[in-house]
Amino acid sequence: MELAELKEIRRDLHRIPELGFQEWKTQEYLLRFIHDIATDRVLIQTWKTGILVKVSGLNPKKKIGYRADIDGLPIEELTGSAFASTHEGKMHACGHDFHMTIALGALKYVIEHPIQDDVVFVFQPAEEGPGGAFPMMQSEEFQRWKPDCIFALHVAPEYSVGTIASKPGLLFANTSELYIDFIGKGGHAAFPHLTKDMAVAAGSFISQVQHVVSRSMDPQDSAVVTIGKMSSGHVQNAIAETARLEGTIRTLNPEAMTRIKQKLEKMAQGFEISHDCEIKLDYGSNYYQVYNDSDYVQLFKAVVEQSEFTYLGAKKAMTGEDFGFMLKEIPGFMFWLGVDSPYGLHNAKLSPKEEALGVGVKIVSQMLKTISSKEY
Ligand SMILES: CC(=O)N[C@@H](CCC[C@H](N)C(=O)O)C(=O)O
Repeated sequence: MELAELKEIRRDLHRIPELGFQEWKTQEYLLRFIHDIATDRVLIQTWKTGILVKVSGLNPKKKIGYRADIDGLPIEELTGSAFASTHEGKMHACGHDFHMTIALGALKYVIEHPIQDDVVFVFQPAEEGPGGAFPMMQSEEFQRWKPDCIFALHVAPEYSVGTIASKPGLLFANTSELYIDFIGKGGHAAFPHLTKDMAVAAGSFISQVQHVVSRSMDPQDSAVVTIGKMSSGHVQNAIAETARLEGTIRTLNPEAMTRIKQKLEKMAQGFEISHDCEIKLDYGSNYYQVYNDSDYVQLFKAVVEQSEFTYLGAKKAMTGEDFGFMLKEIPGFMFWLGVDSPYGLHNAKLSPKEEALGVGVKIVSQMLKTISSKEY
């Protein structure tokens, strides 16, 4: 597919970001495109807001999976671009508009240039939350066409266009969302002794949380606890009755995740006593680490090195991806695709370079052909 067409698709999708399991317009757009290019070798199933597309191979011995996530984030876009989000407070700030466009480009390639094996394209909802990969994998629709191997990409703002990076083994962290509700007693700003001020309790909790990683974790065993959102109170001259902290926990192994949660629970018990309040902890959705199969990464590295693009060994990152659940059951890998943006993932000004769309389509198509030519 020409770059101009890829750009047009990406811009259309960029305009209509939707949150997890609400991606109805996105699904409609994808389905329209897929039906337009489908031949009699193409079968389509939907699952909630997601889509599965199977392209039959010429002499199939296996099913190769390729996954793209389709949801946006609750972030108000600040790029000022001509094709900025038309959905207030929502943005494709994690590059899923790129992920979908590249998957469509590779799908078109495979339809026009048939390969030996079947290819299953998985357009998966709700990666940013609450997590679509796990329930999608349990679905009848996914099980019917369950791939024998699977891969996916993620855009990387810090790499230049044409740079592709991955690594065998652990690529992304274990994650858990974190929601902490503080329930105290509100009142007049002038009479703090008659209240239980939850803005103060939550503020102090944020400071204490910083010590959980630095003092409870083995320094060689990294972890992150980030509070990304805090809310409390209604007006400047009233003491807040409640407060809510929203964040995320990241660890490089599942055991460390359990340890951090235990520590947070103990801290919360202490705060309940010292601030005379009630605290409710909720871990929302949890994702399993992304662990790459080394044989597939080796094969992929060779594919990139034979192309005009550059392969880099990636470092593991504290980002999370529910694609980890797919890799837990199905051998495969994930890689970073350089998109060269001065603003990073989840930034309201993220501006990936669209030339990377062509790079993505070429390398994904080439990898599909290469896996198909191999025994495993
Ligand atoms: C690649 C990426 O940015 N993924 C997200 C996944 C979010 C998981 C969940 N909502 C959480 O915050 O724990 C990330 O933030 O890493």
